[in-house]
Amino acid sequence: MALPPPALTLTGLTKRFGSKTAVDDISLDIRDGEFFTIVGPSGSGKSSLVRLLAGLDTPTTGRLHLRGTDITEVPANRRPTAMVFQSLALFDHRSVGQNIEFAMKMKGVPQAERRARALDLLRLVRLPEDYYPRPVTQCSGGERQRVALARALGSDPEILFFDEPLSAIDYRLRKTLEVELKELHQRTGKTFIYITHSLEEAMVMSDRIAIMRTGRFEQIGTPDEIYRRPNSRFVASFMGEVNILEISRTKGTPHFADLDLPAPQAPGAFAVLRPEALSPGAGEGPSFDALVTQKLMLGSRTQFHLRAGNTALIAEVAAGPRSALEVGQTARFGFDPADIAWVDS
Ligand SMILES: Nc1ncnc2c1ncn2[C@@H]1O[C@H](COP(=O)(O)OP(=O)(O)OP(=O)(O)O)[C@@H](O)[C@H]1O
Repeated sequence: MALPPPALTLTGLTKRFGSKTAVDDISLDIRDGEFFTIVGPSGSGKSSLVRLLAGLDTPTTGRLHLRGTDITEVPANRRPTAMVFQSLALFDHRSVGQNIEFAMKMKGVPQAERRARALDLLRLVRLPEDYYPRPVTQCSGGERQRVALARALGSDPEILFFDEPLSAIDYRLRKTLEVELKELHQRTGKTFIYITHSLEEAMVMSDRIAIMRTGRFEQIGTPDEIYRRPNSRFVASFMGEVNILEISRTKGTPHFADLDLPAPQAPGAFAVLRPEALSPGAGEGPSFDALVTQKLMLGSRTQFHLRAGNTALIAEVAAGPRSALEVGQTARFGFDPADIAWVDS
């Protein structure tokens, strides 16, 4: 079966500001209908890249194709795309309806049709119809975010770009909106390209994630691939608290740092082990004695900070009998070597 053409094809896309290379020779296909998220630290080039994709800026070199058509030089307002920013950029002196209808009005869509579509969009973003005449100043943060989404969808774009739209929103509302965005993506079938600092946020929503570092993609994969098989310590460091152990090859046998354990055949020099892969009790795999130095309740899970020799480790266990250990106790901990991701750098 022939694959549908990619929504976007990036070929050697590069953006320089003087001697600074913000986007460094990126080539990639983004599939039609994909939720593609770019994660990276501040200054890694995420915004610069999305500005090129959205047509707000032109690349220094490289080309950009939309469904096979070269759009490198096409300005944003002539592309079938829309953008949702962190600063929502709503028109505060206008109503919810006027905000949503903005792009339609610019295109000359007749008033009755605009209104009907705006009401459809309100339903799509789960706002009641009677919000239509309400001034946006009377909307809460979460409602404003939904209005901004409806407004972006108002131009019926093929691709929606999101530049950290949830970063200024408090934790609980952000969690709700993440799920709503994922559902909105599923309902609309449109291509979503999303940038964020947070791998956690990316994991909830994305089909694929690209981890960006100094203008390049360090790793591209499904959330599961990124989480289970990070290809560097840099990628692993986005996973929050994670055990990264240096392998010493003294005495001819690889050891986990100070833990005198036989390591499996290690192509890399560092072993990445997620906290939930380390659990109390000795199974088939390697195990060792560790002192519990800290116990933190995280709700459904309990986190143990451990010390084994000179090595500090973190384990996370589902709340229950296995989390009965207390600070000051020494217990055996084990893991399955298949849960280790080996990285070189
Ligand atoms: N207009 C510009 N002129 C000069 N340098 C720029 C310009 N825009 C971006 N840069 C530089 O390019 C690099 C990438 O910046 P960019 O804003 O794309 O990163 P980012 O990953 O989006 O960061 P943040 O998460 O903080 O928004 C940075 O070193 C930045 O200083």
